[in-house]
Amino acid sequence: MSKKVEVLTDRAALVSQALELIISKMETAIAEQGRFTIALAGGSTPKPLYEAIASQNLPWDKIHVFWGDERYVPPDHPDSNQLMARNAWLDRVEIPTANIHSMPTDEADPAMAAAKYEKHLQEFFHSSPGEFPSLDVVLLGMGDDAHTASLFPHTAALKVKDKLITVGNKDDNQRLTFTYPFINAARCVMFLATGANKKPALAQVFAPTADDLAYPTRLIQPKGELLWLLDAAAGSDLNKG
Ligand SMILES: O=C1O[C@H](COP(=O)(O)O)[C@@H](O)[C@H](O)[C@H]1O
Repeated sequence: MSKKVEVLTDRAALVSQALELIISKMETAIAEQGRFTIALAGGSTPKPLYEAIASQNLPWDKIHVFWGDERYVPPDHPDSNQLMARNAWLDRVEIPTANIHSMPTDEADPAMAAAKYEKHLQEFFHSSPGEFPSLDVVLLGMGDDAHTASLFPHTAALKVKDKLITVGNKDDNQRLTFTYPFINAARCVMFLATGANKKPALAQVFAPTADDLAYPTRLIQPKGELLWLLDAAAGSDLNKG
């Protein structure tokens, strides 16, 4: 794993740096593989990045979009991660519908939806059960409780090591989430974190030792690149290890 931490002056600088990095990785992936695969984060932080991506002239037919986590709500629900990404990016560009790989939230049981998305991923990547395919970029945020995707502190999802997708739990609300071994199979994991409220969690995530189950972001140790983009409010004074 190679790890890099960049502290940018503000959110605008962070968005601009994330955009540049994503376009560079996209160009490399398309040159090498003819396509680029990215998993999106939910939450509030990535929205301006999605708007910035939408303003670019990119080879949309070669870009495949997945989600690292999803709230178990219909796709038009205000809490839907898919809805946010569609409004900010996907509905604004000519990306083929078949390239948008949203997480299903219409099964009676979220575990069935998780299994369905896992099967979809295996078909897309031509992988077998037990194999962990590599996305080009997994974009992640981090909550101020150090959760990432929908891997929340002290939840059963943190113990799942044999699947790509599982059911996460936030205050008894179920969600779908990438498992941490699937995230760790990515070629590049890019975290975006802004705001002073993330500082205490970041200190634990970057500490040499701490409880991984209390600070789930610590479990993200990809085989490829790990990039942290922080604004000054989140990243100043951080011991970047
Ligand atoms: O709940 C979520 O929040 C985290 C972090 O969100 P942010 O609002 O602090 O940016 C996000 O990574 C995750 O995808 C989302 O479901």
